[in-house]
Amino acid sequence: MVTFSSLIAAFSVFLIGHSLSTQTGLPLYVGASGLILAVIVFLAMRISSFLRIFIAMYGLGFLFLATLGLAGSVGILPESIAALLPPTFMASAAVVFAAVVYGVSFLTPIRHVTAIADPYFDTKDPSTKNAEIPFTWLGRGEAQVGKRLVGLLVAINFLQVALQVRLNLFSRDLFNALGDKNAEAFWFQLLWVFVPIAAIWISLAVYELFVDQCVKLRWRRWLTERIYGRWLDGDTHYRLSFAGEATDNPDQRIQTDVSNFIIVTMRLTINLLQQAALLVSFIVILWQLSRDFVFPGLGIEIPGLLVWAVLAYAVIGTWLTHVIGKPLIGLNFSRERVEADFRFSLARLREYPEQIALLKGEAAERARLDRTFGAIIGNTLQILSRNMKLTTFTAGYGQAQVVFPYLLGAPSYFLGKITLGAFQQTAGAFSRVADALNFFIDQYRTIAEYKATLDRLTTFNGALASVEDSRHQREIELQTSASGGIEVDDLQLGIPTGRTIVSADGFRLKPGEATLIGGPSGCGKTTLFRALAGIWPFAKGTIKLPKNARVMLLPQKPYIPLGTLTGAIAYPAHDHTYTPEQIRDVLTAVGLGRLIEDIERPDNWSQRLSGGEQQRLAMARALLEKPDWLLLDEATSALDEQSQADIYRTVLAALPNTTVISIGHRASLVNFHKRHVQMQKREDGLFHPTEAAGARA
Ligand SMILES: Nc1ncnc2c1ncn2[C@@H]1O[C@H](COP(=O)(O)OP(=O)(O)OP(=O)(O)O)[C@@H](O)[C@H]1O
Repeated sequence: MVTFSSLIAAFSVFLIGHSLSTQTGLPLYVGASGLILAVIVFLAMRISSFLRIFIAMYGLGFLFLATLGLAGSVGILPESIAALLPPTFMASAAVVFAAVVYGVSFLTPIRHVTAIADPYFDTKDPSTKNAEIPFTWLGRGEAQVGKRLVGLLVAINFLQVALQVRLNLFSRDLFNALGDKNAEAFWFQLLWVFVPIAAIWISLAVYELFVDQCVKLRWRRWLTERIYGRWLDGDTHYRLSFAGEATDNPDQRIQTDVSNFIIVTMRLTINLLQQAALLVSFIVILWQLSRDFVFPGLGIEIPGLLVWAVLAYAVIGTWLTHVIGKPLIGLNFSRERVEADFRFSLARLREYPEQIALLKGEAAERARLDRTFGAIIGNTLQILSRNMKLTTFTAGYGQAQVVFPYLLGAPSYFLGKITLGAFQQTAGAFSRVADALNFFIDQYRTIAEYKATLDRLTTFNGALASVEDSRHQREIELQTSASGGIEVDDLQLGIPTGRTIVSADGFRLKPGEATLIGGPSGCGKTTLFRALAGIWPFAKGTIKLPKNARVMLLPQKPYIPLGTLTGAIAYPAHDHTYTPEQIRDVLTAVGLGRLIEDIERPDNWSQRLSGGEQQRLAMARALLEKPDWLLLDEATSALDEQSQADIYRTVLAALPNTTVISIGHRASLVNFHKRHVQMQKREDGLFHPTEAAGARA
């Protein structure tokens, strides 16, 4: 593949070199650009697939232009076409663009962009996954469709540049016709040159919008699904919650940052591409027009005066913009954080209205909201002040740009060296070149915001990847036990800060032997349960579970999803996994019979049900699920003694094949367990599960 591409590259270099040297008579320039191109095209095969789309499109453009150039050089091309698309300009534009793209692909932020962008353009997924979004017919694979659509956008932009070049020639001819008072030529230019170009321009703009939106939608869907797929894979989302700042507000990253990333990546790359093409096209026009310009005041001729002037103007402008605008990058990063903090404070308020109302915590919450929102205001004011400084500079810079070419060109015009048409054309070309060079100045704010989005996605991606890696190098060995029970050996359990809190060696749980685990608060009972359920990442040692054992853990505060009661009871199984009769039976069994009427009513049940009712609902889940091992972590703590006894009796009777292991502080719980284990602190400062007296009657 690489060899074939290199052959094509070599062939196109030959054609371009030939066409350029015959047209420009500058063999050194042609040879050098040909050499650069050959190296670039060869190396381009190795860079990211997203950037390769742009290079490939330019390769095609090259071939097309080289063919035109060759045809032109042997005289078989009508002059009007050669004037419309001067191959020298386009070829130079392509070389500059490819060099820029290849050069910047080594910069760290660009590597971060391609690391997030590339997987979509490399995916093996079929395009039918996005069947409801237009353009599925473009290819079988989603990556193919994505690449072709981006390629199509590049081609449309390429055509728009060609049209702008043609409009510049039109402006020259129109003003010359005006200067010569040639009405016929004037009307011809207006009706037969401008009108068709305008019609093509409008159609292209509409089609570009359509293609652009479709590719963004396809890409966003793929990337969003992939990220939340990875986030939910196994217990990644749980482990990620220990990763600290790198993963704050994952909801915002998945919803807002992914979308912003795609929108701005497309806008910046396509825009940069178009500006690069415009830059080289109009620089050559400007050079030709100001070949013998006279320096104002001095009367000396400086070849290409306007090109040097515009380059110096833009370099100074870009540098000053960066100096003035640089703090915006940090300020935008902070903005994401303070906005997220404020949103989170509001979400907490929504989650705990009752607790806050009971504690009369409104004033404290208000103070917290004032503080977090105050940070937003402070940050926005800082951004505003910086933006005002930047705008003062860029607006002044833009205004100066309007008169600058007239100042420089006037002496040559008054000396009669250039026509009015050429003078006007020069001013147009100058402003196009300046606009292209002003890319960074114009986009500075967008780039500063984009950097914050990019950093948030990059850190999230990195955290996901490290959790995925660590899953393969767990320090805990989960094995199959031969005895049919749970066997724990050499187990050490820690907490995220690195402290070890529990040690268990030779700890056995036999099937059918209901066991109660007790111990002081904070000694690590819940942590031991998390390890037995296989989700606690800060663990070392061996845990053996019976083959295919189904372990269910009911925590003190159960999770109740939004939706119907039927869905909440069936969770995590599908809403309609169980029949209405089954749901009704278990609700009655756990003492929630009064809710039977409401089982299909969607509600925020976690706020409507009392703590005890929520614990009953979790028990109903266990009755339906019938696990082999049921770990109850203070799962009846919100119930009165009598209700707790009733529930235990119900569960033990309904699930004869389930082994119940409970954590609890109430002495009465001993009655429902055959064995009693106590977490005891030993000399090593760690809590060990230790046999205690106490058995079920
Ligand atoms: N995510 C975490 N980050 C930091 N520390 C944690 C985390 N989870 C638990 N711990 C700490 O680990 C210790 C053991 O917690 P665990 O919940 O296992 O105790 P417990 O014995 O179940 O307590 P209780 O009887 O009060 O429910 C506690 O000191 C707790 O603060």
